Amino acid sequence: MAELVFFSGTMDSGKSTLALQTHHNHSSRGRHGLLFTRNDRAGQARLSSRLGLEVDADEVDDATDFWAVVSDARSRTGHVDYLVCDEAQFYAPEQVEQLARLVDEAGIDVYAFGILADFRTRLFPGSARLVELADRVETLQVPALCWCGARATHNARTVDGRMVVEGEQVVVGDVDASAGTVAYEVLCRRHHARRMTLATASARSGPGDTLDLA
Ligand SMILES: Nc1ncnc2c1ncn2[C@@H]1O[C@H](COP(=O)(O)OP(=O)(O)O)[C@@H](O)[C@H]1O
Ligand SMILES: Cc1cn([C@H]2C[C@H](O)[C@@H](COP(=O)(O)O)O2)c(=O)[nH]c1=O
Repeated sequence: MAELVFFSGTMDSGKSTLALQTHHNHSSRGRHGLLFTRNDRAGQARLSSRLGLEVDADEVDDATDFWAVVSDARSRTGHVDYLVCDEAQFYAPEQVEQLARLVDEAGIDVYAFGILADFRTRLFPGSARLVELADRVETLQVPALCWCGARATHNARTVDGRMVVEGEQVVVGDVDASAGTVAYEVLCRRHHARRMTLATASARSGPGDTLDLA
């Protein structure tokens, strides 16, 4: 039976790599799939992994209707067996509902990949709908790590290495910080709550890991 699976993890936990591997494994066995992404760092209509692999993909935008896109693809190619949907946190809840309908009414497997929560620990609307509707939610198996060595569970947004807690929910960026730009850093919950990034922890003298209530 077809299923909707949501593969979730922090930034830099291997989601796009797994998306590309999933596509490779299915297509190399003769299954026909479509690749989607939204706001990939590599640019429009690209699906990229930090391991260096990058391929073309259909860019999702506010107007994308998955049912229509798949119907069109079916009329051109005959059949569609599965969809790989990267950066799914950026999809609208209604688009996630279209994906669930494709699973249930068209028998198409949907493999969605994305982060759960934003830099303020709030669920992205698309991810929330995926958690609500998915047959399975899978956590990435190779954990990204906080600077302290603990499993990273949260995504921090940084400017010059300092964590910020104000701003738009969507700002495309990477985990490699460069001066003056918005970047991201994955942290354990403890250090996310204390707003303690690698840069701010390194700047502290002594043990440097006490709760700063100021
Ligand atoms: N030079 C490298 N050598 C080995 N693994 C790497 C290297 N660079 C990145 N990675 C792996 O790639 C992962 C990030 O993969 P990616 O698919 O881009 O993540 P995500 O889509 O979750 O942000 C890292 O967690 C790490 O395991
Ligand atoms: C936490 C957070 C992230 N983003 C953006 C930053 C990246 O462009 C993507 C995540 O990509 P990855 O493949 O998982 O590394 O999401 C954002 O817009 N807002 C946030 O709060």
